[in-house]
Amino acid sequence: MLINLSRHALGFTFRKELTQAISWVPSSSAFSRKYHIGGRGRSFAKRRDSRNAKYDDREARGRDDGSLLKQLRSVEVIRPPEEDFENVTLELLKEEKLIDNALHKAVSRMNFPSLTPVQQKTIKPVLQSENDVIARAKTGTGKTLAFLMPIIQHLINHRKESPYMVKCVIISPTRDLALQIESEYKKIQDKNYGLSKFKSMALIGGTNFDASMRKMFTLRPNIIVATPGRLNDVLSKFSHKFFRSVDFKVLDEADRLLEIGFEDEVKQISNTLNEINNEGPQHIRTLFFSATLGDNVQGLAEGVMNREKCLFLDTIDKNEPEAHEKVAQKLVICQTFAENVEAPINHVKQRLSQDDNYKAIIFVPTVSFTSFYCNLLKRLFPSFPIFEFHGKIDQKKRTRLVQEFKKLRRGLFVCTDVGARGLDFPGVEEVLQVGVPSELSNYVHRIGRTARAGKEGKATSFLFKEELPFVDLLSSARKIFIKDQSEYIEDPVLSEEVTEGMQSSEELSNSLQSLLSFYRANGSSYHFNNVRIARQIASSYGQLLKDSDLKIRCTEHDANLRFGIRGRLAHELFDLGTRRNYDDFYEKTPRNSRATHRSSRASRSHKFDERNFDKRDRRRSEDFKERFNKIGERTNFRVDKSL
Ligand SMILES: Nc1ncnc2c1ncn2[C@@H]1O[C@H](COP(=O)(O)OP(=O)(O)OP(=O)(O)O)[C@@H](O)[C@H]1O
Repeated sequence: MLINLSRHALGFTFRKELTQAISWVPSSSAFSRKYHIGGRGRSFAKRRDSRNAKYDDREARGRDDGSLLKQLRSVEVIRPPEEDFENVTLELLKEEKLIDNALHKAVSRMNFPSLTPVQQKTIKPVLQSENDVIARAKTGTGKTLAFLMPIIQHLINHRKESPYMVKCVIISPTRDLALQIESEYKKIQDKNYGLSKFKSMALIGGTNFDASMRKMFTLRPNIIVATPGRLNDVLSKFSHKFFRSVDFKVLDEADRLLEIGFEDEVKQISNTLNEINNEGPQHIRTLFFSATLGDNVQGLAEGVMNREKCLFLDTIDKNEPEAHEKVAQKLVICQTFAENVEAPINHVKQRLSQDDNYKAIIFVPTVSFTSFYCNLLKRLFPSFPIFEFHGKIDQKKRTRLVQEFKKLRRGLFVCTDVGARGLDFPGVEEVLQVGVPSELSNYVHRIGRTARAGKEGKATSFLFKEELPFVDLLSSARKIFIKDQSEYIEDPVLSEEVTEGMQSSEELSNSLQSLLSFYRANGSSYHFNNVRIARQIASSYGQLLKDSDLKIRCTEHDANLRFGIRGRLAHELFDLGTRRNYDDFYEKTPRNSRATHRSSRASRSHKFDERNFDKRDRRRSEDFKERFNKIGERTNFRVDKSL
């Protein structure tokens, strides 16, 4: 107490001396609590460590943006030998007093026949050791429960300490997965009233920030499940209010979160949580979970780990592929990209002719292609439930679509790689893939949407011949060998149906242009020949519309910069318009699409936000809106409702 008073009353110099004078104080929290050193359960010695560490951190960042830190802090990764693992059951965990009665009851009521290998391997070490943990297990094997159980037990063990603060942060790469993890937690919580006091909340992009924060203030959750961007936003404003007592952070789909694109945000989250932690900067334990964790994960993870030791708990043998063995994989090779569009439709048609109780997911490369393909499928199979799912759909609708498809027994879910990781749709019989995924590891995650929780499943990939280097890469880099391969035999009747099913050539053209950009960005990582791929996709426009003279219309600028195609080849593949004749170019397009194009241009240029207007301007803005709508009616524009 004396020390505390002195610290507040005296100046910096003395504080420094005081710190040195009591440097012999052991930093164990038991000691600190007994002798009242430090406030709110935080030992003074730890605070000193924290200050020093912060200084080191800032210095290191100033010099080398964190990479020096990486070199200084090397983590020892321990792979416990196989014989160390025993058969772990819920009963055993309870008998050994590792889990509480409340948690035991809740999980038993979920009626799982036993714990899965990843649950058996990870729950005990997370509860018993103080190290960070990296866990690798195949898709659909219950990794979510494997990290939720020890976290819930931790909340039970520490229920009296900071009961209104966040104690665990779970980070997910996609919003839908974050919502699913939170709902998995609630399912466990609902099984036992004793767990209801540990509140949880999802913080994800695409939702109202202020509403989320109001909920945070009333709910005071102990568990946060979040996407990196939104979590950083919340931390930048309210870190001290809620996040000073975090004990655990979990990175689900860790390999994705540590890749370029997320890496910086995750590091920022980690640094902020460390800096403000009541117990010091090294306090937070980190758990990494994924089905695809290469040897490089250790290097990547070091930047966000705090502990010196890390347990690598692996349920996949070193020589075994990461893809789930219960997924029967097939490859259908098409001669052209146009065939590649038709082949999966043929496959669905044949499957539905046997029995229409069919639930499948179709992965496609881009957002625009998802819309095109989904519309085409809807026209060809009008009475079958077909869902379009990608990142450009607003979050409310996305959440509704996921919930609906989870409940359905039959239907097609057409999506981009935003649905590749983590989503758990019960009863998916088959995964179809049109083209390659955005990254190699996503192949494993895509096919992992079937054969979940011990069930069997099928996965069929449809590739055109220029994409075959992808298959070689799968076998050399991931040890995945697709033995069942066949060639697609074109069905002229279906081909006609597909052409008739297309609503507009503009929709097809836009989706093919998005594919040209996609392959340009990703093709080299799969060793594709970009020119051949571009030629295939561009020529599929005429092939699908059954007029080989037709070419995709685009500006020379787009051909050069978006698709990387120049000169003679650009003239050969596209119907080129230059910037100068851009308006003229649009004059040629059909009336409806011209109106849509102009309306979107109009709404972009005239769009204004009412929140920027004060009361005096409001009347003028009302007049403007009225006039604008009148123009819209006259010229058949689609007027933006937000005006
Ligand atoms: N012990 C268990 N026995 C049977 N099923 C289980 C068990 N634990 C979890 N499950 C179920 O298995 C399914 C898949 O679980 P989960 O989504 O956690 O898998 P995952 O390993 O995280 O998959 P992914 O790698 O795709 O993210 C869920 O429906 C879950 O309820």
